[in-house]
Amino acid sequence: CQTGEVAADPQLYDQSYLSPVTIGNSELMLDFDTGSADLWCFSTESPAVQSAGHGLYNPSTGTELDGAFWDITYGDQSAASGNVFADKVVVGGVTATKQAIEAATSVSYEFTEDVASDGLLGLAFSSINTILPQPQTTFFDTVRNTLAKAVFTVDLKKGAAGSYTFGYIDSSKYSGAITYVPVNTANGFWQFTADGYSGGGNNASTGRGGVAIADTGTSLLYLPASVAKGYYSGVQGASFDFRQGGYTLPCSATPPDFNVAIGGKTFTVPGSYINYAPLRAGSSTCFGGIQADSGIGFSIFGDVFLKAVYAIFDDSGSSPKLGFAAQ
Ligand SMILES: CCNC(=O)c1c(-c2ccccc2)csc1NC(=O)CNCCc1c[nH]c2ccccc12
Repeated sequence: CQTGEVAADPQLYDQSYLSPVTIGNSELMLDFDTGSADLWCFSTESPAVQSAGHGLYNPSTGTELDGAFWDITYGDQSAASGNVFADKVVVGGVTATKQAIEAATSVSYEFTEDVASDGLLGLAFSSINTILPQPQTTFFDTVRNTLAKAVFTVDLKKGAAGSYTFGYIDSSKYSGAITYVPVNTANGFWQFTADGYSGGGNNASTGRGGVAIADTGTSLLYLPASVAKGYYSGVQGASFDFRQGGYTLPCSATPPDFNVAIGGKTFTVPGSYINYAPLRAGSSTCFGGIQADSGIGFSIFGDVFLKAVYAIFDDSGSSPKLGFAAQ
């Protein structure tokens, strides 16, 4: 019965969080991503111009999955593709003896320029793994039956190291009760329904909830356009900036707290989390941590929300469920 814990180290402005993973005989820093289901990394097969500065997986320790290839494009149009090997993966002491490793032979510039990250470790459902002709399992699915309990937990923090645990819930990481909600796996995400929102100007149109996913791989909190608009209507100097493609606000502003009702419980995102980051180094205008989910089709509870709670991704019962608790 395996259990394990691994640190989640924040990158600049908490844009992403990286965790150490041993693959074959290399240790790489991967971005654990509950919004996708591919474990991919830069490799000795990646073009040097794309992989400069990154840790590389050397497939010589693995076994090639003949004829298997992968190709992923994320909603922000970043992308990566390559071939597949089976190798040993260890995360915080939890070992998968034969895990599908997606070695990159091509990556887009977003990943090339993010030199701290050596790849992603997907924790969404294996149904959206992109390997063809036969999709493979995520790390969590591969080790699930060997875990003390088929769960993993997410404890991200603002500007500080958090952690992921596998196989157990750490009662020292939260206060009060855990509120569980059912998960709809139809789209391969940890998808749930939020009851409603409040906080900010005109109280962010409370009442109207909606479909949302819990996504550690997305930095911000994407909400229905009416909720985002309502929230910023109460923030002096905030506006929707078409050129930036989102809401901006003065970096000097302290925006109001934002409340989310889930499973009948209210969780609060401190206003300081919503003054996200300067548009560019030295700018006095900041990008908002809440943005509109227009065109996405559902809301995304990314890191801006997840670092305000302790989140339990539970696949131990007859159907998956999500738990949230105050930190
Ligand atoms: C902004 C990243 N998020 C998305 O594109 C996304 C969308 C999505 C769909 C349409 C438009 C905008 C977003 C739906 S679920 C979802 N979530 C994911 O795709 C989770 N994986 C993100 C991995 C990822 C994409 N670009 C990066 C840059 C740095 C580190 C990680 C990443």
